[in-house]
Amino acid sequence: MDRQSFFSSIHKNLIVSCQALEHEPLHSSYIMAKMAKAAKEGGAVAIRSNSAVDVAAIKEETGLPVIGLVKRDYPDSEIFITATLKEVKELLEVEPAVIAMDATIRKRPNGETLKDLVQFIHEQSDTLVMADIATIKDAEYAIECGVDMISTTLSGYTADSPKLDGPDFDLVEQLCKTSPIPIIGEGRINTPEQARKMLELGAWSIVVGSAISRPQLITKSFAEGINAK
Ligand SMILES: CC(=O)N[C@H](C=O)[C@@H](O)[C@H](O)[C@H](O)COP(=O)(O)O
Repeated sequence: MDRQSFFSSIHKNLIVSCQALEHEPLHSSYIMAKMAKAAKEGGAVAIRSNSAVDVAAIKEETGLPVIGLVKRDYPDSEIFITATLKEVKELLEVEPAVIAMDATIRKRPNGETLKDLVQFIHEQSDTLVMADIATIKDAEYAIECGVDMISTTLSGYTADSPKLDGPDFDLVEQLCKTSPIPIIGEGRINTPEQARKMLELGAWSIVVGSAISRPQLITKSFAEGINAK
C-alpha cells in the first residue's frame, strides 16, 4: 500500500491495537489474528500489533494494513518499543505497512539512533514509520529524524510526561496546531466519546487498544465498577 492510500484509508477512522504479551491470557498469534478479524468486522481500518509473527498472522487473516512493532527490553535503555535495528529487521521480513517505534529523546540501546533507524527503513522498504512519543519535544525530535507520522502512545509512560487517567487531549491538541505530519491519538482512549474528541481536536486517526482487545482489563473495569460508590 502506498503512502497516500494508507493515509487516506486511516483518515478520521479507527485503528485497533491487538496485542497480548507473553504474560497476558490471550498471548497467541492465532488469537490475535481472530481478534483483528473481529476488529475489522466492527469497522477498524488498520491494526497495530506486536511481533513479526503476529503481524504476519494478522495480515493473512484480515488483509488490513498492519502497524507492526516489537516490544523487547534492553538492559541499557528504557526504550522497549522497536528499540534497535534487530527489531526493525525482524519486522521488515513480514512487510508491515508501518513500523511503530519509540521516538522519545531517551537514549536507545547499543548507542543506536532514531535517525539511522528511520533512514534504514526508508532505504530498504516502502514501510512508513510511526513515531511513538510522549511530549512535544519528542515529536519535534522525531520529525527532525524523518518519521512519517506521530502517535501519542507514550504519554504517561515516561518520566517527563503527565500521568493522566484518560487520554492526553492537550498533547494532541497542541501537536495538531503545528505538526507538518499526521498526528495519531493513542493511549487510554476508552470510550467512543473520547475517540471522537481526539478527531475533533485534529487527530488524523486514533488507535484504541485495551478497551477493545484486552478482555481482562475490560472485565476488571466492570468488576471494580459495580463496587464503586
Ligand atoms: C505504553 C505502551 O506500551 N503501549 C502499547 C503500545 O503499543 C500498547 O500496550 C497499548 O495497548 C497501545 O498503545 C494502545 O493504548 P491503549 O491500550 O491505552 O488504548
